[in-house]
Amino acid sequence: MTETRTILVADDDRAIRTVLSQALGRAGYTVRATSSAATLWRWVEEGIGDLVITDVIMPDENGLDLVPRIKRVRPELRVVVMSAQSTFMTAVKAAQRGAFEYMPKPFDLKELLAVVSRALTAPAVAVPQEEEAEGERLPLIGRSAAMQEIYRTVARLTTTDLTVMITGESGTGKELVSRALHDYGRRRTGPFVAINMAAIPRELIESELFGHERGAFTGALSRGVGRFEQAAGGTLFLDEIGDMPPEAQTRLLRVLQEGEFTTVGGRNPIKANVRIVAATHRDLRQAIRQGLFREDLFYRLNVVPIRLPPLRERAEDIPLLARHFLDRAKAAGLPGKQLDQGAVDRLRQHSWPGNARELENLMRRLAALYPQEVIGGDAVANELAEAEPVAEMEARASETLEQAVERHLSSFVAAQKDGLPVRDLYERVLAEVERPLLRLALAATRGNQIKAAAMLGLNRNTLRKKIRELDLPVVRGLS
Ligand SMILES: Nc1ncnc2c1ncn2[C@@H]1O[C@H](COP(=O)(O)OP(=O)(O)OP(=O)(O)O)[C@@H](O)[C@H]1O
Repeated sequence: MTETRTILVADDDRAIRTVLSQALGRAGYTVRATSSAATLWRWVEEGIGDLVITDVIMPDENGLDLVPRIKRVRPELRVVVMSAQSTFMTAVKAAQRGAFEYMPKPFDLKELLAVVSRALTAPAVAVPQEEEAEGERLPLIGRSAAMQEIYRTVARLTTTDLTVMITGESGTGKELVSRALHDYGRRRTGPFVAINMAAIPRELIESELFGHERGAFTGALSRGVGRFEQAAGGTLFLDEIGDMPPEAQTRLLRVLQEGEFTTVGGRNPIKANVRIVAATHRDLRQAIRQGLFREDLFYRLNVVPIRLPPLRERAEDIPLLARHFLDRAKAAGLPGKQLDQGAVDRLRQHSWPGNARELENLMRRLAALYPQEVIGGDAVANELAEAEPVAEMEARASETLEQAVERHLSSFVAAQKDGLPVRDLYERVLAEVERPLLRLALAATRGNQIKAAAMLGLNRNTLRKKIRELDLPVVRGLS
């Protein structure tokens, strides 16, 4: 007969102690339950128990403070932390102090039993005590079950260097989560470097990522340091990875396989020392099927996937987020505002195609434009109607080419995460214009390169060369 395992439960809520004792007892465990941290600590010191389940807020001590102490005296004793606070920081602290698992309340008893069984059987691994990240610099807001799950995953990932792939619609917080992984992770004293594949002309991506030697290509007047080198010791955030051109994908795959890279035009391998976090709003599996994304690269990057839910899937977070964004607007110098119930209800009904970013922009507009201190449902409805995509599309239809280019350029510049100055702006912008222009001319002439060249006022050979350089599809048989 196997010996029954003893589980120590600490929670000042009697109802929780009862429920846990019953469920664990039924599952065949011996349970000792207490309402105080002091009693739990005494049991631990006396060598009692095979597993601890503790609440955070208890009258005499914070359960989270107990975790490192328990780990010091009995490193093999696993601790499961449960909390009704359910904030991102609770999850991060639990992970960094060495808790085996963190359970936001309320939780499913079945899930708890699964965690208990895992905690009692999982092979022992030395969990290094993490130096704790201080402060609440970067709040991730939301108490929905979906966000809780994300906090748990992100918290666990702060104690590792694993590659992470974040997916989610535009504005769901992909960049914010990548920053959280860095700011609370092991590499937080190193740099956080972001590069957006969609904002850089395709032909420059490799040199942006890996750097280039002097003379590696026309215009490379001096050696350029790439983002891999800039991010050494820190985190490299590859935003919009789904937009990476094929040659750069191949090169990145090689770097991930070999752990080193060479600059464009260079020969000496340089050790890659970055944690990679990639993000995309695209469906990469579909891109793989369409032959646009390398499957082997996908598996290298998709080590730990995190899917950020759209706002409409977690409507219960909207009031909290809205208040957070109003506070942020106030901190940025806009007037402070409150939302009445009607406003909150109206916000919850909206479908939020632009997700948290759309909500943030709306809160800023309300703070800036409405004189009253308490915002009502009508004001919200008005502003939402104003921002209707239809209205936006109409505005765009009457836009002049110059206005459209200006709009595009400002978002291009805004997308440069490190801010200006960007290098080679003139060339980059022209390259951005060249591709659609040539595509348009080729489409209009149904692929006839002679006609397209005439239309563009370009020499035929120049057009051919550009088509090759820009990797534009050639429709054969029509030219
Ligand atoms: N859970 C959250 N809590 C607080 N702020 C959030 C949250 N999610 C998103 N935000 C805020 O919403 C805005 C958009 O987030 P972010 O830029 O991270 O989205 P994204 O998914 O990277 O968007 P895109 O794909 O368009 O680049 C940011 O200002 C961010 O701080």
